[in-house]
Formats: sequence, structure tokens, C-alpha cells
Amino acid sequence: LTVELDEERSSEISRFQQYLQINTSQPNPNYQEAADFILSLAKTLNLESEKVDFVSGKPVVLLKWPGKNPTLPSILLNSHTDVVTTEDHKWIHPPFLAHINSEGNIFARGSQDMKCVGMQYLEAIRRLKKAGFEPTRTVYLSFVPDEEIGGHGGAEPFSQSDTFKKMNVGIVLDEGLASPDENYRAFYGERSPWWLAIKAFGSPGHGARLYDNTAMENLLKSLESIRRFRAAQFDTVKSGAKEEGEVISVNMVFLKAGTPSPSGFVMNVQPSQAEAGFDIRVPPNALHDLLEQKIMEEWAPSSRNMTFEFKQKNFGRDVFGKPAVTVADNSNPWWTLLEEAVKKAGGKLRKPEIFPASTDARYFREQGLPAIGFSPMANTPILLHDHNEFLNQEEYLKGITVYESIIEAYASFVDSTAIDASKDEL
Ligand SMILES: CSCC[C@H](NC(C)=O)C(=O)O
Ligand SMILES: [Zn+2]
Ligand SMILES: [Zn+2]
Repeated sequence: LTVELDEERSSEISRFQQYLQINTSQPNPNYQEAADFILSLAKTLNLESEKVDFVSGKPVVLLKWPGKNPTLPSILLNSHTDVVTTEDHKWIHPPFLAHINSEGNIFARGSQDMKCVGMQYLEAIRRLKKAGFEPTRTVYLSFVPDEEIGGHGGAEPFSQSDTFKKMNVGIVLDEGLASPDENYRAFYGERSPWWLAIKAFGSPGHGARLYDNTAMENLLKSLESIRRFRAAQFDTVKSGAKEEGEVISVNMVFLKAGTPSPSGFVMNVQPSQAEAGFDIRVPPNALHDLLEQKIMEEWAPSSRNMTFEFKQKNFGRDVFGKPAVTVADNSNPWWTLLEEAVKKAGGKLRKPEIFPASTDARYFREQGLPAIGFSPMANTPILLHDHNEFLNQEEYLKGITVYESIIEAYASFVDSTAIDASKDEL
């Protein structure tokens, strides 16, 4: 049952609750209130702050903790301010109340994805400042809008802006996933979203007739082919040969066909068109050309009177055309520092993974920057986008300690090449 928290810990929890209580759910997020809240916290921490609308009405809040050596590349701690929608009546506690139950579980939309991380960054900085720590590298925090709908109003324009270039970012931290066991998870890349809609056309006709080339039949052939492909990919995950992030996933997300009638659908007319939509996720090293060919030749061939359209398509490539992944071994000091810092804070890390869905980290990787996805939530069921999303308060507080350790290590890190480079400039 709940442990009594001291005053400092109680205020950390209560600030988290306040952030969760701001309804920033898509499609109508209250961004202004969230921005005002973050700016008010920044003031209490003496951080420099700026609000930039790269897209009108979609504020990015930028905070800065200046380092002693501003010539060194900076650290960027990114989080998104929006959350996904909720079906309120299916929750045991209202999703924007941030109710804490007797076990210390804080129920709210965004408690895992990812208001926890945004607040933990700030609380870690609060603790580090109180302990008298001074960063060598500059630490930036970005609170960005619209991650849940693709980042086109947030991280995408931000990562491509002059404001971003001037920040001279050397490493980005962004969101990860909860872990049901005691090990934290860290992500060095992610699958690219391909959201595909296919349409089949065919001759309409009497519902009792058997004839070739109906729209439904044309679409069904695609569905059979896609289902076989999905099953084969899933089998390699089930057998343990591959991780979820290493295969192509294809899930049907809509089906649209039939001739409407006041009582539902006309039952004795075979319709002249039928559509289906798929959420496809493509691993960084997958062969894009082969998949595209498959879509053209098997899933939506024009020879079967079919067309297709991508609602979202990202190749996950950096500026050099290489898969946008971050090196996750000891040849990347940022990776080693993260591993050591987590350990020092008493945590354990699973081996690095490909994030199965999408995050804003892809935009920073596309700029050629290392970015690690990490949300310190161990012993926690994965509830992002689900009903009754919650995070335990003890786990939240532990996460702050983990970030204290990471931020201290990152902001103090001075490698020899960086020293040489900064000397050259003098
Ligand atoms: C195409 S952007 C959508 C982003 C969203 N992110 C997560 C983590 O759910 C997703 O993967 O669907
Ligand atoms: Zn998220
Ligand atoms: Zn999300």
C-alpha cells in the first residue's frame, strides 16, 4: 500500500498530477494551458524559456539550462505535450483527474505516454540544481505538440528549423515504452509508418450471380495475400527468431464497402467499389523497394482494377540516405553513459531495441543526430493508448532519480575530441 511521501516527493507527485489534469488530448489539445504550466515551472527553476509556434497555434516550449562550456554540443531532452483521445466511460477513474489509488497508481491519459517523462526531466533538474550541480554542456528541454498525429506541427518543423541548428544538439533523449519486468527498455531506432489505403473496383451486379471481377472479390484476393504475409511475419516473432520491431507488421484498420440503405446495407447488390486501410510498420533495415513492389503487384495491382494511396509514408533515412538508427554499443559514448547512469541509479537495462511504433525521435535521427528512446518505467504494464493508463508513483519517483543520474552524466561528459575541437576555435 501507499508509502507516506515526504514534502518534497509529495510536491513532485502533485506537479505531475497538475500536468496530467490539463486536457491535451487529440484532436483538440489545450496547448496554451500546457505551455503556460511548463513556463511557470521553468520560472521556478530559473531556466531560460521561449515559446515558438513553428505552426500557428501549436506551441513548442523550449527551455535552456546553460552549460559552463557552451561550445560543446548540447543535450536535448524532448517530450510531447499531446496525448491520444479517451473513451472516458470505459475508465475506472476519469482520464484527466490523475486520481491516485490505494496502491499509489496514478490514473491518467499521458501518465505513461509521455507526460511522465516531460515532468521527470524537470524534476531531475530541480533536484540537481538543489544539490549545486552545474552542467558543463548546455541542457535543452523541448515540449512539442502533435506527436500523436505525426509530428508535422511539432518535432518535424522544429528539427528542421534554424532555431534547432543554433542549439548545436549532440544527443537527443525521447520516449520509450514501459516494461512489465524489472528491466528498463531503450530504443535506438524505430519502424517507419506506412499507412496504406487500397481500393478495388469491379462490375456491380445482382447479389445472386457468380461472376468474375467484382470489387469485393478483387479486394478479398488482396486481403488473403496480406493476411498470409502478416502471419509469416508474426510467426518469426512467435518463434522467438525476431523481435517485434524487426519484422514488418501489417494490420487492417478499416474496411469500407457496401451500398447503404435505410436499414443498413442493400443485400442483393454486389457493390462497385470496396476499400481497406492498413497500418504498416517497416523496420529500418527492411527492403523498401521489395515491399513497394509487393504492394503494386500483389496487394493493389492495377490488373485487378485496384488503386492505392499512402496516408503516411516515412523511409526512416538520414541525410545520407542511410537507415536512421543510433549506434547502441560502446562505440557510442552516449549509449555507454546511459547504460552506466541507469546502473548507477539502481536500474537495469534490457538489450537495445527497435521501437515498434513511431516517435518524434525519427525527426532528430533523420538530421543525423543520435537519439535514444527511453521512458524509465519498470514493473509497469504497457498501457499507452489503452484505457486506464496508469503509472505507479514510486516508479515515477524512481524515474526522476534515473534522469538525475543520466542528466548529470550527459551534461558533465567531455570527450577528448570535443575538447580539441573547442580549443581550435579559441
Ligand atoms: C505516424 S506518427 C504516429 C505516432 C504514434 N506514436 C506512438 C508512440 O504511438 C504511432 O506510432 O502511431
Ligand atoms: Zn508518445
Ligand atoms: Zn502515443
